[in-house]
Amino acid sequence: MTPAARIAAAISLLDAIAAGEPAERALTNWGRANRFAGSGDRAAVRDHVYDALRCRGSYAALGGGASGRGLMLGMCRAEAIDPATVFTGEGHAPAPLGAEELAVLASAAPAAEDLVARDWPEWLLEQLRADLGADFAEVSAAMQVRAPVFLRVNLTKGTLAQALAALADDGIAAEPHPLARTALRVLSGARRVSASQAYMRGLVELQDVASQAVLEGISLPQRARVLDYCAGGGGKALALAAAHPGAAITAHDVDAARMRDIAPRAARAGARITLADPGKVSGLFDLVMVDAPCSGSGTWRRTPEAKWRLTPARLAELTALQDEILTATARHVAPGGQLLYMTCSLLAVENDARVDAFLERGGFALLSRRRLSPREGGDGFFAALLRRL
Ligand SMILES: C[S@@+](CC[C@H](N)C(=O)[O-])C[C@H]1O[C@@H](n2cnc3c(N)ncnc32)[C@H](O)[C@@H]1O
Repeated sequence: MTPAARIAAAISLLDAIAAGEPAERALTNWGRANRFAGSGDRAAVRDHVYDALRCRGSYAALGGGASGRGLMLGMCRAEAIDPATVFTGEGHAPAPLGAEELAVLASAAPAAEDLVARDWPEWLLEQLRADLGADFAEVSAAMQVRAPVFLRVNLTKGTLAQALAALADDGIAAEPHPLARTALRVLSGARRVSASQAYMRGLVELQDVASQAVLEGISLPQRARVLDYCAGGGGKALALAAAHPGAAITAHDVDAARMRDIAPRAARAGARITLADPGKVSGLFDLVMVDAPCSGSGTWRRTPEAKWRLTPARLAELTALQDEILTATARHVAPGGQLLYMTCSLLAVENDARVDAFLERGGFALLSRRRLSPREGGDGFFAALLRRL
């Protein structure tokens, strides 16, 4: 496919997504219907679609509207690609530009700070400005670009150097990242990771560097009892198991189906994680981890559709659920034990505000809080470590 044909494909996909089709499903259906497209074409089309979802507001402002054509025109403008070389109508290229589109191109582009702000949901903008303070502009700009892929090296299976060599054997280049001592940032070959030997042997796992940084700061007694109360696919539990091989880790989730990957992942990693049925946790733990359901605003580079789906009502539901989960888990923390509350959100209402409200209810003291944003390289992430009195 020519670069222009890839853009034409992205235009039709973006229109299907705007009409309500989830992005992943639209891409899968497009791949099935266009079997001639090679892996490079698929990757390029996917990147156009995800870039446009991430930068929907700014591309629409630059391209004169949020239709597929408007967004791709906006992308051309943002990336200084001459639209006349793309919108030619030749072969499989998009149709030539109409008079209205040419007028949009001739008009002055909005100021850079205005463009960056348009890529947040409008109703959240003031909240984000207040929460991010002096970091607002830098974080907003970082959230417009594709997120890097990070791996966590499982130090029970090998060193960083061994992981780098094994990845290189499979054509994957990576480098250590200063935020966490287990972290590798993938430089090329990211799409090959899940089929690589290093991954299949459990030497590396996919995990954002911010989560790794938070978890490596946890200290535990020998043979500590640990509960991962919102375990999902087990990313946090597995990281903890690798750092504390003597710990007895129980994973729990309100939705047991979300934990189905834990057993195969733990088998690959050589870790032992016990699964608890939903609502069937008993006993006391030295550490309870609450990786709470949240807006995911810190990960919107990866999941840009979620950013446009979030509503004030859903955010209010989430904060109520976060309070509920904190209350439910507090009784599982042994006296003197730790409670680690985490979200992948940039919003203070899901982070500091929840922790402050919980502390006010008594029985716990704050040990530390950490706020990470893409400025440090990884996803937006929040963690507060509390101690039961
Ligand atoms: C942020 S995700 C967890 C991600 C996971 N810890 C990881 O590292 O891969 C939040 C999880 O909380 C679970 N959850 C939602 N409500 C819950 C509740 N009331 N009790 C326990 N888990 C809940 C969701 O099913 C979801 O899997």
